[in-house]
Amino acid sequence: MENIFLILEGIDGSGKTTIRKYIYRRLQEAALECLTIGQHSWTIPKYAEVINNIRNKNIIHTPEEIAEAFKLDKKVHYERTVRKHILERHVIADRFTYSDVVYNYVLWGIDVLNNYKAHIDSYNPQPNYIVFIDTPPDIAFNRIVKRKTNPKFWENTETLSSISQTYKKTFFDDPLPGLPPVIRIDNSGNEGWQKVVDDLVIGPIYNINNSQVHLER
Ligand SMILES: Nc1ncnc2c1ncn2[C@@H]1O[C@H](COP(=O)(O)OP(=O)(O)O)[C@@H](O)[C@H]1O
Ligand SMILES: Cc1cn([C@H]2C[C@H](O)[C@@H](COP(=O)(O)OP(=O)(O)O)O2)c(=O)[nH]c1=O
Repeated sequence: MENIFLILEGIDGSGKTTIRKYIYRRLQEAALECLTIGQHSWTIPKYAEVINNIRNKNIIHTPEEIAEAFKLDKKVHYERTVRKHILERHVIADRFTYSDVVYNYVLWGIDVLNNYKAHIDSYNPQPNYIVFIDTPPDIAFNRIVKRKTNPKFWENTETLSSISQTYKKTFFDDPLPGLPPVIRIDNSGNEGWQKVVDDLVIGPIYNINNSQVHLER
């Protein structure tokens, strides 16, 4: 059996953490081994410094330096963790290089396709599935402000809208080359998302595992 490396993508506040934890719980209920990755590491001082500066709105780096720091930080982090676990268990993670190319285009004007092509081949392993959580920017923003008092500087409806549009372009309208299948989850409503995740994500993973487990809710 091949384990799945699944990535959750979507704008800030779209529901990645909530849905990732739900997927983890459902896999555990079926006794399927799974690692979830929610936070990126920022353990390499050179990249951590740039990332912290940007998150603190201390923009003292060039767009190229910023893109490089986010990209390499993720690459090192994933190579360490995913490679170690993927032979033993499914890996479900928040964000991959798709976030980087989308955010670096919207925030710093770096061309999506060139940025993606420049490094995508160097990722090992590569995801088997992307789950794109589609939440309207105004709803995501309202959920963010309910959750915390200090939104990040790009967490406003206008910027989240551009990020959302860029995601849709790169996943659906003009898809990046070599993408794995992208499963879209509509997370605009407060109710009913669990059933959608069961149908579109959990069911196929159960099937791949050829298990006799039934989807019980
Ligand atoms: N379908 C939903 N209905 C209502 N609130 C939600 C829904 N999905 C997520 N939330 C809430 O919205 C906030 C942001 O969700 P989160 O999962 O942290 O998003 P992300 O990880 O994408 O930033 C959290 O407070 C979460 O509880
Ligand atoms: C701010 C910023 C984020 N990113 C990437 C890093 C993350 O993968 C993603 C969103 O950043 P962030 O919201 O900080 O991550 P999280 O939602 O996990 O807290 O965009 C860039 O590539 N460049 C940037 O300048």
